[in-house]
Amino acid sequence: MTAAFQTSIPTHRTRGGTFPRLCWRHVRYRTFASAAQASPRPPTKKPHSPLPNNVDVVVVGSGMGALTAAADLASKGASVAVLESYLIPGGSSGWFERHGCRFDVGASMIFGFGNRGTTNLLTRALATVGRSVETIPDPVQVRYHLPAGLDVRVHRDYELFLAELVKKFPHEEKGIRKFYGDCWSVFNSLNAMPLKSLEEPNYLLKVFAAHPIACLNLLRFIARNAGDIARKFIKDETLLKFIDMECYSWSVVPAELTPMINAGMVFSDRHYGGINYPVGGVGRIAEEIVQGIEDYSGCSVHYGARVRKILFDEKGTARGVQLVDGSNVYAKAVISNATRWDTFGENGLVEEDDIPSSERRFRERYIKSPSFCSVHMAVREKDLKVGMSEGEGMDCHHIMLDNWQEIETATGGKGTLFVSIPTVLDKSLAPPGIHIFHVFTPSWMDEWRGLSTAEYEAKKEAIRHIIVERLERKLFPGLSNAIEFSEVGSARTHRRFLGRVDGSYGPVAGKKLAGLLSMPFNRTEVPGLYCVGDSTFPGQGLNATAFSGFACGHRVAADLDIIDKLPDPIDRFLTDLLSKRRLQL
Ligand SMILES: NC(=O)c1ccc[n+]([C@@H]2O[C@H](COP(=O)([O-])OP(=O)(O)OC[C@H]3O[C@@H](n4cnc5c(N)ncnc54)[C@H](O)[C@@H]3O)[C@@H](O)[C@H]2O)c1
Ligand SMILES: CC(C)=CCC/C(C)=C/C=C/C(C)=C/C=C/C(C)=C/C=C/C=C(C)/C=C/C=C(C)/C=C/C=C(\C)CCC=C(C)C
Repeated sequence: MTAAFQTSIPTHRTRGGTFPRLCWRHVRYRTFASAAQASPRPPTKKPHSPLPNNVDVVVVGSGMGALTAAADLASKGASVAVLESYLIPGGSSGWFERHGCRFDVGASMIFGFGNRGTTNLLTRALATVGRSVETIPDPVQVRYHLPAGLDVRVHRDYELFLAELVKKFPHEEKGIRKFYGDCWSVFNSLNAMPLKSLEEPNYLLKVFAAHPIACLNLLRFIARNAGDIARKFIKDETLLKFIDMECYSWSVVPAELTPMINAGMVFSDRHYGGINYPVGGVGRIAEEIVQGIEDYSGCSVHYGARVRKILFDEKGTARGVQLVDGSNVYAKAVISNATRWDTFGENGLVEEDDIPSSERRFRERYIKSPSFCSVHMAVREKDLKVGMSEGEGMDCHHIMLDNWQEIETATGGKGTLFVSIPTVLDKSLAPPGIHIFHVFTPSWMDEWRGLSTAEYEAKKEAIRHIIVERLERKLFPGLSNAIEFSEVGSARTHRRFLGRVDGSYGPVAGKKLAGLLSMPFNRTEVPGLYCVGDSTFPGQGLNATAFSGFACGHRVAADLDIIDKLPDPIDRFLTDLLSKRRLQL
């Protein structure tokens, strides 16, 4: 690419596609780096390794759940092929680059990346294949800017956070300490034990024998939701709304629908392992895991490899997959990282007639969460009228809400705004003097259906305008004149580039459920077919999907006799009993 090209008007035909599609009207044409950096490239050492015909395990997709399962199985000696339809790994933890700025596709708030305990599952996923990524500790997980001037920083230091919250609600000090104390109780129990498959009786017996108190404590919380615990200790309605927002900010449902086990993980890990940003961007995690997987012989990761359907043998056992180009990869087990709806359902990987009844039950309980409308911006620091460095009190993550009523219902950029500015921590992501802003707000696919191209672009522009105006008024004076370029992604963008039904962030409880009890594990009712990722226990989040990956790898390895398990009839009897019990719950 020549320098002359860089200064000309870019076209939509960037190499390898774009994520999200540029909203060209907002691009001011100043490029910082070579155009060759502009599109994702497959990062693997073996970009052209041929598609294998036969492996032990084939994995559909390369989100964090899939990569962790593949890494776990590769490290245990299985041959694994990971098939990703996009050009790079990571799914919603992927990245894209524009004019020298490296943007994270999803949020930049990374849990599970500490260096102690057992709950640091991202660190562990990397270590499983002999890899690591340097991280930068974030001193503040998030700063809330809420109605009536409620402004709270969640400091990495737990006591500092409590002090700040208690200062706002002195009459609730006891309740605050009790609620977050119960979260610690969950976390400490999890953090004491190795985290593997809850569908593998041998592991369950061993973990119970080694950690009986911790297991009983987890059983005490596993069927409960955070809202019930909060209401037990706290009466102040504004504080309860704050706790709703604490949950909503990662689970996209209020506290009464948020499983307590997950709340325990999130509200404690942020102070224990802390929130840590990977140097070079969130995409580095997936890139490193891929390199680690490919170091094992017989293991490979393939891009542009979209799976059309799952192949079955005459007994109805999943035995491989067929890609859209008609090629087949046969395997002893198939793992799907596509969402539940994309795995089983209309146009899913399993045909309608083969969908098991448990999947229909799942849909009665869980619904698709909204997607997000995302604005990615490169912002000139010199034109902002606010200090942007950590030393000047700027935080990497902000959540903004103007009116409590708009927590769930608002559309068009008027509801909750999530803001990530990873360059506050890692300046290497952008050219000198430029900050990367990723601002997103919940958005439903229905708002984006049936629009002409002009209407679609106009809607994106209108939302961008509202979002920039809100941010400028409350947090970043000077913002509208400081934007070097910006892009807007909608629910349609998320659907297209992440392959997620309606661009959904994942399944959420459609009604009040008993905590995590009815969330499906990795086995499905289809023999040989497993699911991994945020459609499985314990749900959304990179650390949560890394857990599902380890659990899936463990159960598949037991089924393929790669690791020890109880003798076959006993294992099968206990495993079936466990899943039948849970399905009735
Ligand atoms: N904490 C944070 O800030 C943060 C940041 C990013 C992501 N996240 C969360 O991480 C979680 C990761 O989710 P996940 O593991 O379920 O994966 P995912 O949805 O991120 O990735 C799934 C992958 O599967 C691929 N795929 C889907 N169908 C396919 C097909 N038929 N053939 C080939 N490939 C196919 C997609 O292209 C995608 O790369 C999400 O819950 C997300 O919200 C959190
Ligand atoms: C044996 C017997 C008897 C018993 C048994 C019992 C037991 C053992 C149990 C167990 C259990 C378990 C293991 C569990 C586990 C769990 C887990 C791991 C969980 C996890 C979780 C996590 C999570 C949820 C996370 C999440 C996160 C997220 C989602 C995030 C997100 C973020 C965002 C979105 C951001 C935004 C913001 C801004 C930007 C501002």
